[in-house]
Amino acid sequence: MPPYAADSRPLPPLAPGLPLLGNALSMRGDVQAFFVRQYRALGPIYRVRALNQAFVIMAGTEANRFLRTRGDDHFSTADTMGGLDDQFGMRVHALAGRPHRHLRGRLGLGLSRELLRARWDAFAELTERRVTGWRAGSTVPVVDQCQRLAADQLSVVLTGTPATAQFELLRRAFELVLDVTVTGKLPPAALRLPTYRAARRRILAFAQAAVDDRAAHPHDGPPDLLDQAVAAADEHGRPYPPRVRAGMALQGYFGGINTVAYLYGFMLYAVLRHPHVHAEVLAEVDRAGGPPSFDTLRRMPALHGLVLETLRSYPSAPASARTVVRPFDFGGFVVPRGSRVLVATTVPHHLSEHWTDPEGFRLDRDFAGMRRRDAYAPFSVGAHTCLGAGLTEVLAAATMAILLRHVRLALPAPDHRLRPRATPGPNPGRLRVRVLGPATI
Ligand code: HEM
Repeated sequence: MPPYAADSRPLPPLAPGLPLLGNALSMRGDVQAFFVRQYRALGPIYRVRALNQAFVIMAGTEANRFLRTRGDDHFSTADTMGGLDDQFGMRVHALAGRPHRHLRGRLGLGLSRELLRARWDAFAELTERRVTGWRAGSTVPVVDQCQRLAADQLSVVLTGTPATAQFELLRRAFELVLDVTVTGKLPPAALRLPTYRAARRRILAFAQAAVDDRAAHPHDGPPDLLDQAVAAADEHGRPYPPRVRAGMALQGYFGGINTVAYLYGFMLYAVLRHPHVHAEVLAEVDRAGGPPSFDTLRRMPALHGLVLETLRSYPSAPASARTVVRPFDFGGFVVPRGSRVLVATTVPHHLSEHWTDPEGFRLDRDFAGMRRRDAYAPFSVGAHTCLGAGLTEVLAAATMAILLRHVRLALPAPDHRLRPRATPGPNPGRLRVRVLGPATI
């Protein structure tokens, strides 16, 4: 007999899993493939277990539409994302309603893609220096190198200076906090470890010092993330507390070390795994006839397609985590108040009812149209949609253009198969690429 909700209607079907572990192993590996498989087997709503955690998974275009149009009425992010606020003052993720819209507006001003235009030279110099530092004959650990690159790039673009010295500290603490508070893969006790607590204190002090320093030394350039943090006042005109300003300043590192770095890693894999894609993108970069600029990027559809198709094929943030605050019916089942829900927003990316040849890698798809139909959602949908999406898309195209102009890389074998890991978010795992030498374009 199926289990029942409080009002005696059956709960959504449970995904088959191992005793005790439940679906934990699948959710630590290729979690996107797992969500898609279960969607096929069980339908648009099902339950999963991972160790002592239980989640309702909602998936498909109807689930995305629900999150987009009714998410505010039925879901809260206070529990699922509140840890980011508690630990690092990253409050925007956990708020709702007017306070959320207000802080989102302030933060969004500091994450504009125009900042990349303003700091293009520093960004391009940093990226070029990093990738030309990969020595011919060596192998590059993709995730590690992409994390270092993306964290420094975002630091330069959003604050004006790199944060190389803070990298290890930031990476360790952010990975742990995500695994504890958002994905639930580690127990809350991990946040009491003395090494983590010391790291957290140093990170908050670093961010606070950056905000204070900017307040003391205004600059002439366009206002960046630090300027927004200095000036930010809440919806009543009161300055946000120092922790929230520090949290604003940290957003770029958080995105860089996780999702952006994973996107770069997956892009590298995709371009090297698909020779026709490699050739098309290289030809486009070559035709630009010199180092790319912020403006020439706009005229590079293949490069842009590479970014969007990578986000489709290998989404680095495949679900939005929520708690149900008002019960609702979905797909014929009731979802009770208090349920922890993952809206697996990127499941439609791999469904043949929406995409021709979803397992193929093609640059010329109608991404905008599919976004409108809720079938393309690499940055989620609804009130908490990614604030860094626009910046990410240009940053990723620019990074790939610079990389391909300077260095030739290869997979360990031409038919190398990726083994994605989801710790904390889906990433290319232990992938390494071989450095063949300088590029010839
Ligand atoms: C490949 C890159 C990225 C991906 C795939 C991604 C994905 C996402 C997703 C799925 C969400 C929604 C989470 C939810 O529904 O709870 C989100 C939110 C957010 N992202 Fe990103 N992100 C990326 C890069 C960035 C970057 C570079 C930044 C900042 C520099 C950033 C800042 C934010 C912020 C501030 C939010 C919270 C918005 C809110 O709660 O209103 N993201 N991101």
